Amino acid sequence: MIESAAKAGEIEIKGVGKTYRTGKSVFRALDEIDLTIGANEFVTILGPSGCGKSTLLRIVAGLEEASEGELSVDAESIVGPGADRGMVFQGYTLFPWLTVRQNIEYGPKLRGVPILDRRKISNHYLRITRLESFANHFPKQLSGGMKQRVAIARALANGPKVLLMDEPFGALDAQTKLEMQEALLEVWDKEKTTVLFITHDIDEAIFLSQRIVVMAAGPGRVLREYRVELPAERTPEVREHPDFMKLKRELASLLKHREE
Ligand SMILES: Nc1ncnc2c1ncn2[C@@H]1O[C@H](COP(=O)(O)OP(=O)(O)OP(=O)(O)O)[C@@H](O)[C@H]1O
Repeated sequence: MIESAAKAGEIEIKGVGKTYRTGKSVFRALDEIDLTIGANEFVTILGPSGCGKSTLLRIVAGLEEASEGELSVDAESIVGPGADRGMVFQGYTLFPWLTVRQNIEYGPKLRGVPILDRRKISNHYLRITRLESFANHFPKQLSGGMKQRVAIARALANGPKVLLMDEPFGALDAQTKLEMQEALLEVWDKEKTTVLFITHDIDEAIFLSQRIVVMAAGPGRVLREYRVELPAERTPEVREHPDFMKLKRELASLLKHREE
């Protein structure tokens, strides 16, 4: 892990609401969201399309402002984007004109990190995302899964306390998605960042998380929270575990009833 000494990453969301006003129309996207995500915790927000998952994540990222409420990371108010929070989106957001290594070093370079230290950082993240042999490739030469590995490495290269992930594997085929989920848990285990992950895939939420927050729409709000009581080491067999199946049924039923 790099820059580990300063890491913690507790996110506090208190009474957060969001109202969009366009012309004469007013839309309440989020209402009274209260959530605390512990340092190094892996929390997934699960919910139907339009319940405000992305809006909430963008507010935590500092890319959008809440209409009311308070947000902080380690008791420091969120007032805009910051290096303490790294983001990974569904769409591939790599710079196509830069190599994998240059993409990873981009943030540190902007922050004025000297070349030798930048090299150390990129070597570390190339290694933990298993991309060492692709360091000099350009994004267009990579598969979708590899591009998302680079996106994760690039976000981590800034030493964030918190990783905010908005359906990062949503565009990948089923097999690659499973591989990426395992890869992400491996990285999370090594890096000890807090992860706030968005998905509408129930299996993905259970496999990855320690806690699942289910949101409902109209207006977007927290419906229920579940602690995932599965072995800490999430091998593929975990998907066959009776507790996995039980939670999957419960979540499917909750989400289905909300849609009826
Ligand atoms: N800039 C905006 N102006 C007006 N309404 C918006 C804006 N951004 C989002 N919304 C509305 O807020 C609601 C929540 O959107 P959001 O993208 O957060 O949902 P989501 O749960 O992430 O959905 P999905 O799973 O489909 O990505 C939606 O009804 C959306 O139309």
